[in-house]
Amino acid sequence: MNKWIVGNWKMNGMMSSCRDLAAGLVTLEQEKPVRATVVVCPPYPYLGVVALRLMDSSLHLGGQDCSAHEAGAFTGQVSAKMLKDLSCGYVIVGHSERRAQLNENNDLIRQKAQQSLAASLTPIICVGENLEERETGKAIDVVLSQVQQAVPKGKCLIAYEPVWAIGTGKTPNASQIGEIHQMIARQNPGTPILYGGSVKSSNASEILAIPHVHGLLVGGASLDTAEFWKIAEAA
Ligand SMILES: O=C(CO)COP(=O)(O)O
Repeated sequence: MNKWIVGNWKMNGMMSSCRDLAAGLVTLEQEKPVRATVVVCPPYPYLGVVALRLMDSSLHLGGQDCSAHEAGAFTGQVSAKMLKDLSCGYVIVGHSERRAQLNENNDLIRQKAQQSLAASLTPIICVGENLEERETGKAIDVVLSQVQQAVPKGKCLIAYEPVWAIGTGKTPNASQIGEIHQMIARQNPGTPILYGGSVKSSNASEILAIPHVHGLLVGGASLDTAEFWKIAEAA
């Protein structure tokens, strides 16, 4: 199966640094082409400027979130159709930061994923247990119920991101990642499953070699052009 390498820039950078990051990736892509599908997800205000840089490349653009509604009186929200209009092909939904900070639940996340599919975007639906759930042996059950409730029918990507591995430098071991990915693969046959949480160029190959890992969702390391490209080369 093709591999996906997705960079989630989160709320980082300003217009000039986002433009430079995108331009740097386009240069690297020309110098060192990769087999993987590479997607970058900049902050909303910089989607346009990044889209312009990516125009003549094979790099893809994604949003970091979208509204659960199609259009209307939803001040501050951005619709999946708008993202498509800005040339996005992908959108992250249900990131654990939004689940925790904004109380997003599986129903809302499924609605966002459905809006994305209706707008011809591929949703990247995030799931993952927190530290307490991992330590009390509930990881499998928590992730299973997130997948059952948040993933609609249709062409989606699922990203397994254990909350305790995000931005911490800690990663689960290969058997912990493999166990969760295998369970998701059984539940959603044919759906590509990405891993996210403290991915760097030094651990990318090892994680990509785990069965049922079809790509990586990268946070911090995606803000460094050379480092992110090394991760793409590992796929
Ligand atoms: O949240 C993440 C990607 O969505 C992972 O972030 P880090 O790679 O910084 O741990």
